[in-house]
Amino acid sequence: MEESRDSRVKRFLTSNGMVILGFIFILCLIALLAVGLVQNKAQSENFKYGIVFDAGSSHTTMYIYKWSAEKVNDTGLVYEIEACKVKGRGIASYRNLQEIPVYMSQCMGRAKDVIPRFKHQETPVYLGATAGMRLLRFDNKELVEKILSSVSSLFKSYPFNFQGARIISDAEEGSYGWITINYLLGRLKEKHSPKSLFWRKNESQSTYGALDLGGASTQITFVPVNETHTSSEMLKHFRLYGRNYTVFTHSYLCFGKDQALLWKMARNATQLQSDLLLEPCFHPGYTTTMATRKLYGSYCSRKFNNLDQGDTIRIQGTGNFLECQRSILELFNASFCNTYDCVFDSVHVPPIWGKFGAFSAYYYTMSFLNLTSEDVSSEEMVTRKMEEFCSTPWAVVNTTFADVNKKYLSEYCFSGTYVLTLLQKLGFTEYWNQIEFLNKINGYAEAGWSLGYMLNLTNMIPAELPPPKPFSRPTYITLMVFFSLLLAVVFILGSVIFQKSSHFWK
Ligand SMILES: Nc1nc2c(ncn2[C@@H]2O[C@H](COP(=O)(O)OP(=O)(O)OP(=O)(O)O)[C@@H](O)[C@H]2O)c(=O)[nH]1
Ligand SMILES: [Ca+2]
Repeated sequence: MEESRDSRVKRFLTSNGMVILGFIFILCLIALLAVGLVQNKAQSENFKYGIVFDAGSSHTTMYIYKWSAEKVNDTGLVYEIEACKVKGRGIASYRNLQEIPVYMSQCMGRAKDVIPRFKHQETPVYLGATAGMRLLRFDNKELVEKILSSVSSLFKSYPFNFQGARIISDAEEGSYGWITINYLLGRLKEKHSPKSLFWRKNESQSTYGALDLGGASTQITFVPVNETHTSSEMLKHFRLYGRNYTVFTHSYLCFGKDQALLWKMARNATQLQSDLLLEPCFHPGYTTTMATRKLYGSYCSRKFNNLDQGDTIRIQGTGNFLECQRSILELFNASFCNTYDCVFDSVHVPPIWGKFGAFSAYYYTMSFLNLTSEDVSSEEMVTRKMEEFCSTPWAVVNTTFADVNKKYLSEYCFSGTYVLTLLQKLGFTEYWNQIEFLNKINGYAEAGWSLGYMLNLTNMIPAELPPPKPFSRPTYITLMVFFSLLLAVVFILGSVIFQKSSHFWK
């Protein structure tokens, strides 16, 4: 009788214990799942795409960007998955508008192949034109409108979500370039980027300045140390990820690499007694001809039009760095300029400080000349290299770099000397080692205004930081470990009780 009461109690305790343990086990499982789900909710990848046409003065490039819709607020998660060079020169040179589809369709076809068909309709397409179209606007506003509307009609015939074709302003070009590099370098947010692990709180100005050298204009944009001396027109204000930024930005029209060369040669050609122009910025032995229509055809070089000259001039290189630099320096002299826009010294650049990312022709030129390394820490080193390079005969340069595009190759002496002089004029003489020459940043995307433009138009960079995750990382890990341990304990306890009770029942 005693024994059976005892066994009833044991049986009661065992079965209830198992029920309680089972209950705790299920609770732990639910808690684990809940913590995991809440922390990592919506992890399934839903990709989005965006297309930007960078219609520059020298050529147009189509960039396709891809990002995960759920992770959009994390820094550096937008990838450039395609960069397609549109055939021909920049859109400002289009004269036969019927031919626009011939130029554009190849890259648009590429976009149709690269982006999944079911995403076409929601994918935005933007076209932003820069200095080439700004220059054309001075001469022929009607043609500018016609080019933009022809491009727009063509883009509307594609299955994408066309958002417009327009000339972007100087300030937009500089500011979006600044946003692009700081976004890709992880400088705008404190978290989620390996590069920003060492970001110190309140280090609000540790962004990179941006230096863009295009074919027709050049931009400088950075956060000045003390903006009180800077004209308020040159300052732009942003609020990105909960931080306020005030940047100085300016674009110098005609100071792009191609226009500066044309302008300089046109100026030198005014003193000619014959049709032969001796050009110190080309290698000795280099010869070419140029139509005077082209030489004086640009808004930037027109002022020097010499009506007595014939249809073409002959150009012969002399390869003299010092002479080349001297003739470049004259461009920075206000008296050679016909409008306020291109007076270099009319704009006071605040004192240079902090790191700068230099891209486009800054990068193309300096990477060819092997001058992008951190070891090249002073302008004297660049000067020495340029002296040697410019004086190298064209025949030698041509055979040494046989596979390099001939137009680019013939101009590297000018481009290198121009980059050096421009940076000196912008105030980098003492700060050469603060410049990093950048192309594709961290493997994500090319430096340039186009990514910043898309991030802005798709509202991908919020003014405020997104709400934090429900649990901090340590809390999340502690909770997961706690519930996993509890699960293990409950499981072990349950097994022991089960074994004991089955042994007891035997
Ligand atoms: N060496 C070299 N030069 C290049 C390359 N791509 C473009 N360039 C030249 O570099 C200069 C600047 O190019 P971009 O930055 O594309 O200029 P852009 O956007 O057409 O001109 P902007 O409208 O003034 O910005 C131009 O003179 C181009 O012809 C390249 O791959 N290598
Ligand atoms: Ca450009």
